[in-house]
Parts: sequence; structure tokens; C-alpha cells
Amino acid sequence: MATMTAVGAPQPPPTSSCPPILRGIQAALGHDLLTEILSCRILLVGSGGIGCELLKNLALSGFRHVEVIDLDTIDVSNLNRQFLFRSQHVGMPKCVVASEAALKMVPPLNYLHNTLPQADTDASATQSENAGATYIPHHGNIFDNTKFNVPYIQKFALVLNALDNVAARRQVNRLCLAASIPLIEAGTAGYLGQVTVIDKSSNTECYECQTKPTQKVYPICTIRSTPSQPVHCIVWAKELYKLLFGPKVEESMLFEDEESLRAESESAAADEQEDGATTDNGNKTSTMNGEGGEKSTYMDLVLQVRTLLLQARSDQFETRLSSWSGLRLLGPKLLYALFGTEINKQIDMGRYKTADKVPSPITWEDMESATAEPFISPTQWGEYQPTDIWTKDDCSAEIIACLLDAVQTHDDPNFPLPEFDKDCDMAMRFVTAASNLRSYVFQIEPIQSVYSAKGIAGNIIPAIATTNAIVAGLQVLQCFHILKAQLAMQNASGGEEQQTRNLKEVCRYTYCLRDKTRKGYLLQPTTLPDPNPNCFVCRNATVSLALNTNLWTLEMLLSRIIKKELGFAAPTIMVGEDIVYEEGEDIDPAEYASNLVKTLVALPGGGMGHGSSLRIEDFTQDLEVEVIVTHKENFVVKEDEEGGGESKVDNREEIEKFEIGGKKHVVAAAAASASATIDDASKSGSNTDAATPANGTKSDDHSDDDDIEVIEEGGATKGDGYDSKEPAKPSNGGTNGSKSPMRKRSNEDRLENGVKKAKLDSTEVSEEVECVVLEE
Ligand SMILES: Nc1ncnc2c1ncn2[C@@H]1O[C@H](COP(=O)(O)OP(=O)(O)OP(=O)(O)O)[C@@H](O)[C@H]1O
Ligand SMILES: [Zn+2]
Repeated sequence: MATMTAVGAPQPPPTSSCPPILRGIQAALGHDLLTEILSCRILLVGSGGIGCELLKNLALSGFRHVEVIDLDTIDVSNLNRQFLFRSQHVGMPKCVVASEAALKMVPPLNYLHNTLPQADTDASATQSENAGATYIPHHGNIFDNTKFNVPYIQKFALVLNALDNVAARRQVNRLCLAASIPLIEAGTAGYLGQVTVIDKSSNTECYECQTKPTQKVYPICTIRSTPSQPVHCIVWAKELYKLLFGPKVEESMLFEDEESLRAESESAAADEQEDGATTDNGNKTSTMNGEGGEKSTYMDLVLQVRTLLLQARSDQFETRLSSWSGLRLLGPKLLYALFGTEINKQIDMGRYKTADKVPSPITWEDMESATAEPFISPTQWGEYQPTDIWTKDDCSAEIIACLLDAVQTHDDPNFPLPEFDKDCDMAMRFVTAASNLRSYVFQIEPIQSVYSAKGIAGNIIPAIATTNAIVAGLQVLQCFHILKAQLAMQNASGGEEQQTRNLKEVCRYTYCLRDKTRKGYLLQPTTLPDPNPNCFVCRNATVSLALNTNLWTLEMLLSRIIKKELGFAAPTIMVGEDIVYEEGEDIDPAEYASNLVKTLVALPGGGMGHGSSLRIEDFTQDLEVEVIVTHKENFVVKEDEEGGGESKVDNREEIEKFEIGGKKHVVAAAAASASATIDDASKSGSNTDAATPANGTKSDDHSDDDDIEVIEEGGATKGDGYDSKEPAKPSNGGTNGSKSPMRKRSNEDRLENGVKKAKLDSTEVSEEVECVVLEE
């Protein structure tokens, strides 16, 4: 509690009437603020890693009225760090268990008021003395506007976020702005973490004022044909999983049929004619494997595998057996087609003429020996460990074993299997084996273990309990600052300047760093930034949108841009005076069905053509935005953003290209669908967890669209467990647009410039944090 001095002037000395655990608070903050703590209402959204720490902190700090929203139930994988949960709680709602556990930690009130002489009361007394404390769990989704709306938020003195996805954070941001309630936002990613305060009245930046750091986008041709990193192979293997086992084969980027090949080769020919675009190695810019309209060698075999898997659903033992035997024969052929014939074909076509390394395809002899009887895959050996590194033969055998598993032993043998899930053992074994085999062929290192591949496949940054604890501690410090400011306002006897709180004076945006600053600090507090004037969420800025208005339908605009990119939850869309789309409890979805399939130019109200504008309103978020539409057909992308490759015409389908806020938007990836954030989004019942706001920066995540975007992490190499985290940028999803310079806030940036740049006007805070050690 040394940090209490950061809050204010000297306070009355601790009294013996105060429980020891609160004496520090009373000494540092004073009796008035302690009283405020005891009586105020706090909302916590999320009771996972950070949330558990926060609840414990709130309870032990004396907060007696806390409500907790969380939609999830406890998983066994949470137990190693979400310390309010025990194994008997697995399957129970997180918020219920966490609230109950935290309530037991709240210091009893009558003890505070000197009615109990001793510090230690027995457990039952603690319970009964706490009768007045209310820790109320809400097992639900923050998007449930019937419960969690602006009037609901207004009941609280402040809101604390302990979430793990952008969509939910944006929703809370918008609710708090609309309700004019301070929000303490936090996030962690491994050793990094951040805490900030968002407050409309104090004119701070909001959660959506800034863009996220750009995440890696992999061109499709890299994934399909020219991988150079393990992550490229893992993304490819996830697509292969989808192709073989997924609910919709055509959703895999590896899928080819006559129609898609014809369309692809026509478009490639048109592009070539138009601008003579060629790739670096002189090939056509076609991104398809099926070069020149020719199907890839594995495609027919894939369909045969799927037929056999379908057949395996039969109740008849004989049919299942025959499908098993069929797969046993077909499996090696499929692998040879994928990792042998197809690669040879590409080599013959000159695809790798100028490549650093020419791939070395597997041979049929390799395949035969790897999958010959007696057949045993690496995970069938008794001593298999998830950290094992498989040989090339092991990988072949494991893929066959997974195919057979899909018939034989998979828990839910009903083909097709669900979407790739990093926590599904068979899915992870398959992706590890297939990606490694591809890495062997393309001589990519390092070969991954199941454990490390899981980290990459799930875009997982290992959770570090210590970082969560530090961040939660910082959040509670911000709580004190806010309450103190609110108290000062209440106490002010009408003094003009006291009427508007200014949290900028007392709160800080604090970074948890991995490496010490030059002054030796691991925590770096900075002043709360001003809002971005181009933010459509907190500054009503207009949004500019460029796309092909002749091809985009309203439905595409709604799902890909209005919901996913701009984060609207229940939008009403108006063109001119006409409402062309509306959502809400009383709205019949059929009412606007005919508009949804129309192209933008054909919509009522004069259509959305070049230079037109539309209004989007969302009463659930109390938000309204004007979008200016530009019709655009030609988009340009860079072949390899990282390598600073040459620009070329974007030859993806027209309908997949758009720009928001004047910057090129690259549509996120289908293959990243198993990413952590998607997991989170699906948990939250939302598939719109993209961070991209109206400024055209890339979203942090993943659509059913084309290019591949993943959070690039080296995999889970350290930590106390896997955790699905989005990067810890509280200030993402911004709206600063091209006009406004994007501020970088990477850790490196901080280390380079942060100390200089940061206004260390909160010396008390920075002095006090220097003793914090992040690494054990
Ligand atoms: N839309 C939402 N509404 C309510 N709670 C949400 C929403 N989105 C996420 N959450 C909750 O936020 C919490 C975030 O916690 P944390 O980051 O530790 O993730 P986790 O889901 O507990 O970890 P893991 O992904 O490893 O299981 C989760 O408990 C999750 O259920
Ligand atoms: Zn903003």
C-alpha cells in the first residue's frame, strides 16, 4: 500500500478500529475515501485472469458493492492462474464462483466500526458480518442490451474492464461514454500490460481513438505456395484441416472446383492484360494453386476422403470398417499428392526458380515406408510428450492416424467435424503434423512440437499470472484516484471549477514493460491522452468508405464493415430519408430481407453511390455516425508488407476490397478463425471482434475473407499456461484516419522514446513503482 501516498495529502493515522487489512487504505486515503469505498457501486466486466485478481483486490480493499458480468464457465485450463476457482468449480459460471469467493474476503463491516475487538473473526462470523456486502454475478454477455444498457451502467461509480477481446471492450467503451461513467481499461499479453482510464467528462482518449499496431498479413500465395516461416505452414495446415474435416469444404482457401478455377484464371488473365502484373519470380499473379485453371492434384483425393468420412457415420459396423480401410489406403495417396506431386508440379512450373531454397517434395517411397504396417503414429507410443519434435515420417504417420481417428475414435464421430479448435487434441495433432511436413518440404525451421504449434495456431500469448496481478493492482489504484476525484466534486460547495471532474490530473495511463526503462522502472505511467479528433466514437467524426458500390450488397456492408469493422451491435442504416435496414427486438428480420441482397447503388433512398452518405445509428450504444461513400474499383496491395515488396493490383475478388478512412484495408483471414480472439468472439456470441475502426487500419482478426492475418507470436514458450489474449493495447480500434498520425505504443517504442516523451508529472507514482519486479 506504499502507493497510497500517490493519492493525496497526509491522512489521519490508522486507528485500531480499522481492520489491519484496511488500515493502510485509511491511512493513505483518509476516512472519507474509505467510506466512499465502502458504499460505492463498482461494475467489473470479465472475471477471468485479470478479473479474479481484481475481485480479490476490490474485496480486500473494502469495496462492498460490486457487480460482475462474465459469459463464460470455468474450464480446467483456467485453474492454474484464475485462483478464485478450484477443480470442483469446473463447468460453473466464472462470475458466480468468483463473486462468492471474493465476498468471503471482504473485511466485515462491524469490525470496521469498532464493534469487534479482534482482527481475527471466525469464518462464520465473516460471512454474517458481510451480510450487507453485495457481490452480484451476472452470467451473461455484455452485448445483452436488455440488461447491460446505458441506464444500467449509470448505476455505478465506475466500470472496470477485465476482458480479452476487442468487441466486448468496444461495447463497454461505448456504453461508458454514453453513460458518462469512467472506465478503467486493462489488458495483458505475456509480460506486457497496460492500464488506462477513459472518461468522457475528462476529455480523455477513448478505447477506439487509436489504432492497434498493424498485425501481420500474409498474402494468400505465401500460404498456398511459397511459405517461408512455420506460421505460414500452420495457417496452411489449418486450412487443410478445414478442407478435409470442416463443415463446409468450400470455405477452405485450399478448396478448388471448376467454377472457382475458371473465375480465377479469367481474373488473372484480365489483370495481366490490364497491367502486366507479375510476381517477383516472374509468374502470373495468380494466387490459386490450380494454376491456369488446372485443379490441384490433391483435390479429387480430398473429396474421396470426405466421402469415406461421411460413409463412416453409418450405424453399420461393416460400412464403418470399409470406410476405415478405404482411408487407410487413400491416406498415403493424399499425402503424396499434397507433399509430393503438387509440389513437383509447382517446381516444374517454375514457381521456385528464384526462390532461396527449392522445396524437396516427399517421394512415394518415403510415404510408403512411413505409413507401412505395422502402422504406429508418434502419439501412439507410450511416452509421447506434447513437446516432442516429430520426424518427417512421424508427421506422415500422425496425419494418417488423425484421418483414422476421425472415423474411429473421435469423441463425436459425426463427420463433418466442428471448426478447428486448438483445444481439440486430434485437430492439434493434425495441424502440427501437416504443418511440419510442409516445413520439411520447404526446409523451414524450426519444426514445431504440438505444444509450440498450439501457441501459433491459436495465436496464443502465454498468460503470466504475475502480469495480470500487477495490472489488476494498477486498476485498483486508478479506482482510488477516480473515487477521490468524485468525492472532491461532491464535497465542493458549488465552486465552478470543481463541477467537472478532470481525471487527467489524477489518473495515469500505465504500461507494464518487459524490460526496464533507462531509469530502471518496469512500470511506465504517462498522462492520459487527448481524444483523437477523428474518432467517430467519441468525437462524432465522419467515416469515409471506399468500395465497389456496384458489387457490394447491403448484407456484405452490414456484416463486414458496419458490424465487424465499426463495431455496431444493432444498427439502423439510413440512406437519405429512407431506413434501409434496422435491427432490434421489435423488428421483423424479413422486413429488410429484400434490401440486404441489393447492391449498394440499388438501395432505396437514391442508393449508396459515389459521393453519397449514409447514417448508422445504434441506440444500444447511443452512437450515430455518418459514412461518406466513394465508389472505387482499383485497389493496390503490397506483395509483402514486411519486406517492403512492390505494390501491385490487388487481384482478390472485387467484393473483398474496401478502404475505410482513406487507408487501404486488407480483409482479414479465414484461416485465423481459430485464433484466440475468435475464440473469444465466439464465446461472446459475436463474430465481430475486429479492431478496425473507421480509419482503415487492419483489424486484429479474422473474417471469412481472403488474406491471412494472424497475431504473430512465436508461440507459447514460457508461462504458466496458455491463455487466449488479445494484444494488450487498450488503445486499439481507433478512428484516427489518415489525417491523424498514428501513435505507436509498442513496448520498444516506449523504451526508445517513451521515457522522454512521457510526461512524468506523476512522480509519486513512478517513484513508487520502481521496486516492482515482473520476473521471478
Ligand atoms: N462479451 C463478453 N461479455 C462478458 N464477458 C466476456 C465477454 N467477452 C469476454 N468475456 C470474459 O472476459 C474474461 C476474460 O478473461 P481472460 O482474459 O482471463 O480469458 P479466459 O477466457 O478466462 O482465458 P482462456 O481463454 O485461457 O480460457 C473471460 O472470463 C470471458 O468470459
Ligand atoms: Zn475515441
